[in-house]
Amino acid sequence: MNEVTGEFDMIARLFAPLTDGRPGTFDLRNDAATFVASPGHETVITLDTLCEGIHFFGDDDPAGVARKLLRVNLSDLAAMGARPFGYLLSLARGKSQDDPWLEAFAAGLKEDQKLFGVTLLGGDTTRTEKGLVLSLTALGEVPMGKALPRSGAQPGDSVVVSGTLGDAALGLCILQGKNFGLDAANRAHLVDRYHLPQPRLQLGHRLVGVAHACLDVSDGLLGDLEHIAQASEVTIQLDASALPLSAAARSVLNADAQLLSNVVGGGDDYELVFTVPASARPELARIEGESGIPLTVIGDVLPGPARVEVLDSERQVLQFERRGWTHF
Ligand SMILES: Nc1ncnc2c1ncn2[C@@H]1O[C@H](COP(=O)(O)OP(=O)(O)OP(=O)(O)O)[C@@H](O)[C@H]1O
Ligand SMILES: Cc1ncc(C[n+]2csc(CCOP(=O)(O)O)c2C)c(N)n1
Ligand SMILES: [Mg+2]
Ligand SMILES: [Mg+2]
Ligand SMILES: [Mg+2]
Repeated sequence: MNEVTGEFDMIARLFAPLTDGRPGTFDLRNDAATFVASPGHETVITLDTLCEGIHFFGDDDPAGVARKLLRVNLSDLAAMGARPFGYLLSLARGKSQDDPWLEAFAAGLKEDQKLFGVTLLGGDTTRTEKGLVLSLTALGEVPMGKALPRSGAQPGDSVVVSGTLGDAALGLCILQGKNFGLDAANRAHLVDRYHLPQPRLQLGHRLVGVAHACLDVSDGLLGDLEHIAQASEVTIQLDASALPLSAAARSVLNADAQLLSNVVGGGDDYELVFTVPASARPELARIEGESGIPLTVIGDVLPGPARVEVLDSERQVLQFERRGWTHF
């Protein structure tokens, strides 16, 4: 590809092809885009921002940064039970992103939009005096009135989580210089989980009408579950020994049990955590079979003050230095 020669050339050559010719995007030549919602559905909309040095490293693979940006937003749509169809991109170019960087970034978006069935609808381009700042607004649809809330958890529900927890946070530790005595394959597994979240879209969609409450774990399991506990006005009790771990994470924790705080509070998991009534357990087994993603019961919803506690095998409440990520 010839060199990008400025902002509008970049939009025309790198981003306009990502609209896939979708009607209403006007090849990114208008001031805004239009779309028409499907009958019987409502539009679900979410935005997350990634900042260089805060959410990713400046020397990370640009295609990987693009894919993570899209995926963390798709994960929020998954948490609502929505099916994605498009997204808007805001790119504030930093000091160190050159034109090949931008081309690789666009290639990353292209790869993942095909994978997830979404197209670019529009966006905005600017620059910063320091690091790169990327925002993405993802749009999806859910049957009218059926979006999964944080507020529906009921006493008697089980708390369930998809996949495994703590991998990405341990992967970040590895990128920051820790070795954990792991072999290269296990280190690569954890680092990959940090770089490339797997938004649980099919699972989220299947949970519509099944889960009482749902969210995706971005900041850390305990901090995020506190949102469900508060919105639903319930106590959530987790069983530490039930938390699902990858083989790599289990090996790290076997060597240093203190690192459990990365599992319950490290964040970047992008797994779904949700509550279901006992009557939904057979349906849950079917969903697990269909999706191929492990679903693990990790605790219970109880009547009581809005709080989340983790119990050890003697039913003692464990204290953790990290419960979740906050920016300030
Ligand atoms: N600056 C803001 N302006 C308006 N609404 C906001 C702002 N920041 C967050 N929100 C809203 O607050 C709610 C919680 O946002 P939050 O970003 O914590 O959730 P999340 O995106 O699921 O988590 P994470 O950002 O860690 O992935 C969402 O409904 C979000 O739209
Ligand atoms: C370089 C680097 N340092 C630290 C972290 C950890 N981290 C940053 S923000 C966040 C929560 C989700 O973000 P938000 O709440 O803004 O959506 C987490 C777990 C990282 N990902 N990369
Ligand atoms: Mg957010
Ligand atoms: Mg979320
Ligand atoms: Mg957050």
